Amino acid sequence: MTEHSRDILLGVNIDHVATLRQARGTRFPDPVQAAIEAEQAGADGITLHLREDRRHIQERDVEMLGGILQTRMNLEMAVTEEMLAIAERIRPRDCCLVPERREELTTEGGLDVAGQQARIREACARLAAAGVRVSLFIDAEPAQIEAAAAAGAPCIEIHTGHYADATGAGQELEYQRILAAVEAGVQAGLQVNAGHGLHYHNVQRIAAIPAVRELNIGHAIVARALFTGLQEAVREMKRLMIEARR
Ligand SMILES: CC(=O)[C@@H](O)[C@H](O)COP(=O)(O)O
Ligand SMILES: NCC(=O)COP(=O)(O)O
Repeated sequence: MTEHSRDILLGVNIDHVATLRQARGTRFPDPVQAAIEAEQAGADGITLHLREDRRHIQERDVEMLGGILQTRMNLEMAVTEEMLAIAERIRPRDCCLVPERREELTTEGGLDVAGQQARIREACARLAAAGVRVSLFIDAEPAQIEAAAAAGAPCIEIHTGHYADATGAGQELEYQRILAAVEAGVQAGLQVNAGHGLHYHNVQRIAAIPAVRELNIGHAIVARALFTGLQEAVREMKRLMIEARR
């Protein structure tokens, strides 16, 4: 039976604070400051994606945040030797393994766990040995959920980008896929999180799914922060999520 919980956690992704900094090669705005403000406004964790091309988050950000976060760091990264070594050194609380393509504007799909089972299983084992909890960022597909459980990951994050991009009947179809995937994840004994492309107008349907434990949201919160300030943007997102759960 599906686990029901009234609690839903918000991981605030601060990548795009760093995107703005990198656009001008300045020292500001600092994602470290953003993380502190997000925590003060009620974020339950801080998510950051150290991309291989370093287009936004830098190693310096990961290192500094490792020493000062009051909540949890969820480090998103590709499954490469370089990234695994960084995670083993910094030891974030959580590590979310994601697919990466240099040419993409943002993450386009989930990790193909089923297609590279041995490699992912080995990465999960290495991170677990370093005391890091692993999450696999996957599409809402039964084969991927089964493969994630078989790889030894305690947690999955369902890619909500297709739901966020779709409209009308297409969005309903994506939503039904997510619902089925959440149920399958729980049946497989996994913690089920979700994220990507969620914003103030589409978050409540996903937040209302009782077994979803955490949502990771970045772009919409950072964009809203330009007009309301980051703390208000975080508070409003969390308010919507909690309201949807009632
Ligand atoms: C894995 C995922 O869904 C994203 O949060 C990822 O961090 C997106 O990358 P960008 O922040 O570079 O768009
Ligand atoms: N894993 C999803 C995430 O961290 C945030 O994605 P987005 O809200 O920036 O699309």
